[in-house]
Amino acid sequence: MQTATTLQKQPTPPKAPILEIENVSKLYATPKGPYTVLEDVNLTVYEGEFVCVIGHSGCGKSTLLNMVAGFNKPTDGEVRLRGSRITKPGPDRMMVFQNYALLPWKTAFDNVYLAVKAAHRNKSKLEKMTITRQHLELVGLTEAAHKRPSQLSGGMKQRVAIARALAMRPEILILDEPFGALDAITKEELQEELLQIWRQNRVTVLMITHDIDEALFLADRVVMMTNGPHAKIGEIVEVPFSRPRDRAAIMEDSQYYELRNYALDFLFRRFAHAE
Ligand SMILES: Nc1ncnc2c1ncn2[C@@H]1O[C@H](COP(=O)(O)OP(=O)(O)OP(=O)(O)O)[C@@H](O)[C@H]1O
Repeated sequence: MQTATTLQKQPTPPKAPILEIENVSKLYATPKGPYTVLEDVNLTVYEGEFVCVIGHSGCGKSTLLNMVAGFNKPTDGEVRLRGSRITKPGPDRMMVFQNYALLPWKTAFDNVYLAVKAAHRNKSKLEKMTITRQHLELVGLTEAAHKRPSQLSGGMKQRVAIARALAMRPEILILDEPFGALDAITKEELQEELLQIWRQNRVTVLMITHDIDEALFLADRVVMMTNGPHAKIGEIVEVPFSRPRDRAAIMEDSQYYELRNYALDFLFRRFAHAE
């Protein structure tokens, strides 16, 4: 049984903004005319924060994170990293996808090494190999470094993808439903590892998930989006559990169920999908 102090409200995080999403709208051209996915989205993310974004399928979560990654641009408004407008992808923002996106003909080591080579051009080969090894070790894959993606489990592939992203030393790690394809046990293991990595690397994390429990376990704040078209941020829930987090302790806390029910009510009553 955990004491009340374990679960008390965490101190307010330092408020240095790293990412600003300001009055962002996004229209896609479609054969039926312009389609407004997002309208007037505003969000400030602070250095070192862990922010989860939840919302129904198709509301525009990936569209929003792709604008942070620089893969697409807002139609209106702007996204800024440390005050500079984001116009293209950069090594300061690395993205991890649900489907891993590894090169199938390369080993785990080479998948990470290629990224290290691109990000640390001025380092010697030995240094680059050391960085690669360190990041594989960070995700517990030292023994599997020589294996190709087809020889790895889903969880291991996602570990390689996370190692590869972190090896680029990004300021923001962007995760688009990274654990969506994994079984429940692997998913929980990776959630714990991700929290450890986040703490050790002091990276800011922006993550899409469909899983409210995952969001409440991982995030400092959970951003809940309304349905599209014209989706916006409906509400932001502050997650009060202290860190490091203990899953069992959180699940014994009545606040957890209050927050969970609140999020469920938002998604399945106030902004239920039409179908
Ligand atoms: N390039 C595009 N052109 C036209 N419409 C698009 C384009 N990309 C996305 N859309 C549409 O924009 C809407 C939002 O898509 P997006 O992938 O951002 O949603 P999402 O919330 O991430 O969905 P999911 O949770 O299912 O991944 C969807 O209706 C989608 O069909």
